[in-house]
Amino acid sequence: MTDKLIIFDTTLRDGEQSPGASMTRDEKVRIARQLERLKVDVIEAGFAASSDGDFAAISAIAQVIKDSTVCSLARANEKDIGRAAEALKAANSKRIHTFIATSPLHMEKKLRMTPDQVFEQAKAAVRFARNHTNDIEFSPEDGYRSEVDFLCRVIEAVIAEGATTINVPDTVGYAVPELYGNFIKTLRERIPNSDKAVWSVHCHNDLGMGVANSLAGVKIGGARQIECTINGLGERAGNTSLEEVVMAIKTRKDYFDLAVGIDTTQIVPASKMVSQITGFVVQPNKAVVGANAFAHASGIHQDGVLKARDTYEIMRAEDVGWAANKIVLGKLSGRNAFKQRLQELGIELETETELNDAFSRFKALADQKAEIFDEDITAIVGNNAEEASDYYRFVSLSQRSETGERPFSKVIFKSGKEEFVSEAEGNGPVDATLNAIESKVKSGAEQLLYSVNAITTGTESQGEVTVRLAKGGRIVNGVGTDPDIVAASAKAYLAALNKLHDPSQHKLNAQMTV
Ligand SMILES: CC(=O)SCCNC(=O)CCNC(=O)[C@H](O)C(C)(C)COP(=O)(O)OP(=O)(O)OC[C@H]1O[C@@H](n2cnc3c(N)ncnc32)[C@H](O)[C@@H]1OP(=O)(O)O
Ligand SMILES: CC(C)C(=O)C(=O)O
Repeated sequence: MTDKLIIFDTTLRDGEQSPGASMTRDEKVRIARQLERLKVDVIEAGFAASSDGDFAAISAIAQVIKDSTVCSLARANEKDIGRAAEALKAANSKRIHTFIATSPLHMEKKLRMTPDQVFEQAKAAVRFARNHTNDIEFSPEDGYRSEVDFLCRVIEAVIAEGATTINVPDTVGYAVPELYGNFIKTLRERIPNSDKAVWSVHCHNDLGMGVANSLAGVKIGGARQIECTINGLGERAGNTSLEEVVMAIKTRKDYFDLAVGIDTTQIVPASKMVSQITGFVVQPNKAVVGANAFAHASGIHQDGVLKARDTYEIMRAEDVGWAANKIVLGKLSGRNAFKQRLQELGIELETETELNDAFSRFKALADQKAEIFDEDITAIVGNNAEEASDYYRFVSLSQRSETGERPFSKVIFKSGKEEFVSEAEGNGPVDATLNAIESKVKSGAEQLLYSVNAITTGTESQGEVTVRLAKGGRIVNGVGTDPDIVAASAKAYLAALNKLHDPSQHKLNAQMTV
């Protein structure tokens, strides 16, 4: 019988560890809902003990997700595990994922613990987690660089304590496929109670081999869970891409002979949502979800595809969610066509008011550009999802730039009922605009990144701007979209300021005069 491969998505935990990818609670809930539509088996929603914000996000996800198991990461101590259990209380199906490093380097230099202390703490953590759930995952962090004898001893003991999933991380992306696959195989063969747990792989991408290592862990090692993220997001160079492993398993079923429960038509919508929320643009040549993944530019390829698609395509674009537009949305479209497209894109608006607001924004955009693409709709919904609670809101801008003259910008934005008008010059129109906002807000934040991405093709496309700011040890992304990239920049800057905004500063800011 064909085995099932469990897909464990960690976009909301390891993915969020990408510098600059931090997400708000509501953004995490939106992504979790999309992961559920994608039918991932497990959603690692965060690390409950890491902050009150992450705790709140996990709790909110645990309340709304019904089909996938919801999981929280926890260090191997009672405080973290207790916090994870509390955040997961409302979940239909919950998992606690506890971890402790087992490599000589991490134990000695980072944890400053002896192997015996780590052994005892790992056992105690799993035993304690058992008070809260029977679904317990244990990860020996930096497992791949651990000594095999010690690792076998730890894993055997945690399985005896009740761990039901054993995840063997290649924490620093040091493995190569054949060696990693054989490593998992050796552990499974040597540990007497290994068949009492599901074996899992978690491979980082430092040498670009996350996907290859994960697949080797499955094929050679016999692992039956892959930990992965949408668009390969993750700490440093990222993690294993969900879209790549899933489509590899499906497309090469002849080789892997495994079943996955993923609804692959939700892959591209998930990729777009994660990219839009985090501001991490997907490279055009990225497998499966890149804009060029199914595009053919050269004559011989085009000729082949026109005669028979499988000459140059090993997957069907529709199967991974690239929509073939049947109804063209524009300024003459009505509410029903708009609603239908939202459904096709897997976007759920909870109230009639939200739908009406989104429809008004759609109509306003349609007045500015002839055709509205799916990416525009995702942006319309995403860009404004949290608008009502935003501290700063963009109103309008005017700017002047002429060759040989220093550009000037005048920006109007609101905070509560108060309206602010601010003017400044800059090196370019965008610089002038951000200077104008900053001269009023005086955030003092450091700008780490500014990027512009055309959401669709052509100069009439909407520009999507990402601004990354750092202040007081926090890094946040703001994303803004508009057919005018200067306006998109102002929106993105204000969105980032909203994320940085400290409620205790409300009074101070409200005292600003125009
Ligand atoms: C490989 C991975 O991806 S692991 C997950 C990484 N994710 C995160 O770190 C999430 C964000 N982190 C945080 O918010 C914070 O680091 C917290 C809340 C987890 C901890 O914050 P602090 O208590 O201030 O500790 P800090 O981060 O400075 O140091 C980590 C401490 O945890 C200890 N520790 C690290 N891993 C573990 C573990 N698995 N089990 C138990 N203790 C651990 C370290 O030895 C260190 O202890 P020390 O303070 O006695 O030296
Ligand atoms: C906590 C574990 C699973 C991890 O993220 C890693 O080791 O990379």
